[in-house]
Amino acid sequence: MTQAPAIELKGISKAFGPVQANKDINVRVMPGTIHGIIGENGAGKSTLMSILYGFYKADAGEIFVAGRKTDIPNSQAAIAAGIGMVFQHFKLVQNFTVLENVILGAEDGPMLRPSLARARGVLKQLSEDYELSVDPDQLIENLSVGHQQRVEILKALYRQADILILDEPTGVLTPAEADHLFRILDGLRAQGKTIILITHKLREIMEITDTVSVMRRGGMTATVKTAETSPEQLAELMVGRKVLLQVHKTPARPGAPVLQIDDLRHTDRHGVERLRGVSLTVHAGEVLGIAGVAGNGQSELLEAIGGCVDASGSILLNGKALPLSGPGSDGAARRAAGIAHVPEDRQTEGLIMPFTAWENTVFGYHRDPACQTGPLMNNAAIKQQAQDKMTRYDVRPPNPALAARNFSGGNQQKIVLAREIERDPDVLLIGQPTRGVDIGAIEFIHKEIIRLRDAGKAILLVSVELDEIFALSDRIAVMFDGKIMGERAPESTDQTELGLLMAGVTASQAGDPIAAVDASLHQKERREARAHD
Ligand SMILES: Nc1ncnc2c1ncn2[C@@H]1O[C@H](COP(=O)(O)OP(=O)(O)OP(=O)(O)O)[C@@H](O)[C@H]1O
Repeated sequence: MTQAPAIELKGISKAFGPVQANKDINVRVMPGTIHGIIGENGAGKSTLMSILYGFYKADAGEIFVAGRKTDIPNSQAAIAAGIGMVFQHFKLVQNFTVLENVILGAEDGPMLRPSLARARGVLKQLSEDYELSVDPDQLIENLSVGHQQRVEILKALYRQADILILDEPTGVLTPAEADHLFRILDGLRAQGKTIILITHKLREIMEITDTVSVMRRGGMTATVKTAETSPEQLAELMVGRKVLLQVHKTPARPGAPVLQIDDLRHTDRHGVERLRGVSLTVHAGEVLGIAGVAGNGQSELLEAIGGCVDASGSILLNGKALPLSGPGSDGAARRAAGIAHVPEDRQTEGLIMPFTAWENTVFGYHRDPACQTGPLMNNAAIKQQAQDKMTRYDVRPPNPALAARNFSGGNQQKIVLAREIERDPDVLLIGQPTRGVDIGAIEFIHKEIIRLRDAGKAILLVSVELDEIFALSDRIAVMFDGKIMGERAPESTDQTELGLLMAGVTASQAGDPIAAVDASLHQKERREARAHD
């Protein structure tokens, strides 16, 4: 007898007002497999998974779990059906321990000692079975992002999930953490668990999945065996046209220095020195890429230049010193001076989520004469410009009246990019430009960045994606622990060398790279711990 699918969705449809987010979706996910789901931004992936997890009610369609028709009106019903979900934004209580988080909501009564002791045993077993080691007594707030994600997986397994849904799980991970996650997923598959993986990264699809389903504009366009497809074919199925997976650009023709930074320092509110004397220069007509593992001062570098935090040292823009604290040092002054900033976190820094898309397209620039008519804002003109920008950036749906929070993640990112790039700035600071963005949009965003470069602008790019750094940068600087570890030309370095620099290892230490990586990381952790004390 053939095995029943772990999950089968039949005819699932869901509309949000005029937006048909899911259209007659049919898909089967076989047990003991890793099933990838890919699709453009706004294609309907998160909506479909939210229906499966009981967050949304489908307008039509049926869900079968292990061959049995199952109603999933809420997440308790999903858990009871053996479905667990690991969200992009974790749902953990920061000042609770790992153990408390794992049993929270799953405990039979109050969190009493016997139930804690039993849970501790189960947790230990799960940790051993699946390479999911985390200290059960550690507070969540003290854990790295990768470890917090393991707690989310443990939570689902503790609730006896047989089917695990992961929504873009590697977006927030370092490459080493992502490798570890894949080993965990491999182990879960080997034990017969079923995994549904939503991702924009075709490399991950090719590496780990058995089957992949492609969504497009609310519909399911294809389900194929991973071994029988290629990244190019998947890209085409997803976007409906051929996509250039590589950036085509001519060599840069750098001009005069536009942004000159010397000995830039910044200490955060916990007393940790996040920038420890950064010096660099960006010329007109070039992209300087900053590579590094997240959390090594790259965000603070962009924030200090963009006027979001105070700093010391010096920043020259076209030869003129900018104030680094006090009057004239804020973001508005920097924008007026010609520095545009695409912050790393679109939801907290890039957009005001309850505001409409059109309001967000001028956010920060709303006092410009171009946005005013007499003493008032020229709303009609702003709305028209917003409509044009949304069409040009292919924001879906192209509706300027929709609140920012009602766009999918990738489309939110396009709204921020449209606002900043279209200002035609002298300097563009751009952090993680394609996080959560689909490959069609990545192609477009990369082209726009190169277009700005070729128009003579100075671009400072921060990305944790080494592929992106290599694709766009004319020079690459590597940051570790608040300092620039070195600078390389893309054609004379490789991922291995950059990886060592990203871990704080200099050429002179490279004889024993593993020992050197450990030494560097420990030094950094000790320094941060001292500052917190
Ligand atoms: N609560 C909501 N209200 C209104 N529209 C919504 C809501 N949630 C999603 N949508 C719309 O439904 C469509 C599908 O969104 P969904 O988040 O499922 O896409 P996605 O494939 O997960 O995209 P991404 O890759 O960008 O995360 C989008 O057009 C989105 O704007």
